[in-house]
Amino acid sequence: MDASAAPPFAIEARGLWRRFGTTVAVAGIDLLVPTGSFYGVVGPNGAGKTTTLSMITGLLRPDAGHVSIHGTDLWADPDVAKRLLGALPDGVRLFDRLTGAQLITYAGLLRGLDRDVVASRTGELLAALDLEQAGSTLVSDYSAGMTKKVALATAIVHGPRVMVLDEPFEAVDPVSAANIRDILRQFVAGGGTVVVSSHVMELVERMCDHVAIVATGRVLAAGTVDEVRGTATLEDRFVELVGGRRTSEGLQWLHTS
Ligand SMILES: Nc1ncnc2c1ncn2[C@@H]1O[C@H](COP(=O)(O)OP(=O)(O)OP(=O)(O)O)[C@@H](O)[C@H]1O
Repeated sequence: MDASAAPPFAIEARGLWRRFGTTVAVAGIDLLVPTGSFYGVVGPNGAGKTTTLSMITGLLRPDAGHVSIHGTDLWADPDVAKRLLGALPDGVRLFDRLTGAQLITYAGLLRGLDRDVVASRTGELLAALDLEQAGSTLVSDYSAGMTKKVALATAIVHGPRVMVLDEPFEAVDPVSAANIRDILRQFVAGGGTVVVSSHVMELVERMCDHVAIVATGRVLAAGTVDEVRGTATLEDRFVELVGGRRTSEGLQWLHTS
């Protein structure tokens, strides 16, 4: 494709809606993720982040709306679009009777990689994610953080152009988190695109160049981190937009022991 004709957005999601019974989880979200950006999605519990990320990675079909990945319609042409994507879903269920090394190998083979390519990438990923010692341990015996890291390895073994990672740092120790951040930064420096959801504002502020603040299934603010936070910190801007701070007058029974 002529580079000048390449779509500017790695992910272009418009008018996404999703309801679960009577709960409207996502109420008309647009998410425009520029190619080569490191994009954070933040919002309170239940805001609709996981539902949105599931819809932009083809794991959940929207009730309405449109998603394209580098210009390919995700729902019309899922094979092409999903080849471009590496998705780390929330609470991912893995085949945990496999070892970490087997699981990454299996993911790579399913993605159509050659056996020798899979073997070398598996070794590299285990090393990069501090899982070398655990490579021959069953995933069912992994800690939450180890499980998160091996899930990340399975999501990226095929070399996606866009990573969509739901809470990638949750339960991960600080050294591993720093290693993962380095991997993601290098991926972006090489022209890749990363979307992460997180509750840690300071992390998003430090790591991401773009951010969307989501609450009650809607985008309250989106753009570059500088545009969204203005003269405040991202956390202050988040609290200002989302509200919900409580005074600590209640729970007296907890304070009187
Ligand atoms: N499978 C489901 N069935 C019913 N309701 C659901 C389902 N998944 C999500 N919801 C509801 O949709 C809303 C949005 O949930 P979602 O998991 O997308 O939020 P979130 O922003 O990722 O929250 P958190 O930060 O707590 O992970 C919530 O009200 C939730 O209860």
